[in-house]
Amino acid sequence: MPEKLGIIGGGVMGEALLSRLIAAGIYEAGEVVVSDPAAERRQKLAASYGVNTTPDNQQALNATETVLLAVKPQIFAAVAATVAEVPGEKPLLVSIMAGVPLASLAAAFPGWPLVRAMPNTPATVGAGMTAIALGPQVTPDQQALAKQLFSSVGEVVEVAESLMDAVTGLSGSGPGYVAIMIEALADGGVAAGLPRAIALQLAIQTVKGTAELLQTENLHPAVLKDRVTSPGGTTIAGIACLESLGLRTALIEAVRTACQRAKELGA
Ligand SMILES: NC(=O)C1=CN([C@@H]2O[C@H](COP(=O)(O)OP(=O)(O)OC[C@H]3O[C@@H](n4cnc5c(N)ncnc54)[C@H](O)[C@@H]3O)[C@@H](O)[C@H]2O)C=CC1
Ligand SMILES: O=C(O)[C@@H]1CCC=N1
Repeated sequence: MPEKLGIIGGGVMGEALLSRLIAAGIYEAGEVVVSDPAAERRQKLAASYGVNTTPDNQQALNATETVLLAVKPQIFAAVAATVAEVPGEKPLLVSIMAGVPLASLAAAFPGWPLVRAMPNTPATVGAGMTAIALGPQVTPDQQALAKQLFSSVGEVVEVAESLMDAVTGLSGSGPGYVAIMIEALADGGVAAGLPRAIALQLAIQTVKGTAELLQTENLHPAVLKDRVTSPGGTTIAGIACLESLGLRTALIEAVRTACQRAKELGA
């Protein structure tokens, strides 16, 4: 019997989504097939989640409900060239590839209902942020299904496709920026005399707690910044240092440059 969900590419993101979809009970293990040429990935996913695995992408494409395309954008054309048309009703094809536009997906999978999505790695722990853009063939039921898939790994927003590269530069790549910020904060703590393990704990919880406070109280970041800064105190001294070294500009330029890179990957 054909599986309901096919995943093409069982790497970091394929596994992150797979693990949460199984844990949330959205799919039974036996309803999922993952295709990946790497034998060790297939063995790992079969052993960890009990899903079916195959080196043959066509088998994943034959899934009846949804196909998740989770390969690198650089090999999309090669993957598309090796698969054949699926007879009968087409499943929903959801691509998480950075940069690859709906038009390119439609050229490779003509007539298929298509969703372009950009999740991020915190999906692994159910704290992801995903933006989705819908292709023209997507039915309301498939729109709801796409939202349900990504709701199982965190928050979901729907955006116009023209915004997907910007999403990629911000929330898609953002965990990399935040990880560096946390590492640097911990380095600062070590420079100031803290043991490494304590410095890292302080840095992680400070970033997590600040994000939670902003979200829970729906605070503008500037309001929270003003709350922390005592006149003539420590925080304003630290902020003055960040401003003089250009942290804001560096982050703005990081998002813009990553957005531009997404456009290049999809060209
Ligand atoms: N890592 C991240 O933070 C995010 C990645 N993405 C997107 O997700 C996609 C996958 O990224 P990762 O999971 O990080 O990469 P990855 O390298 O961890 O996973 C890719 C998987 O594809 C497999 N693969 C290679 N050739 C294949 C083929 N011909 N057919 C089927 N599978 C094949 C590889 O063996 C590997 O397991 C990329 O398009 C990326 O842009 C999207 C959001 C976040
Ligand atoms: O670095 C990348 O290209 C992928 C897309 C977003 C996060 N990682």
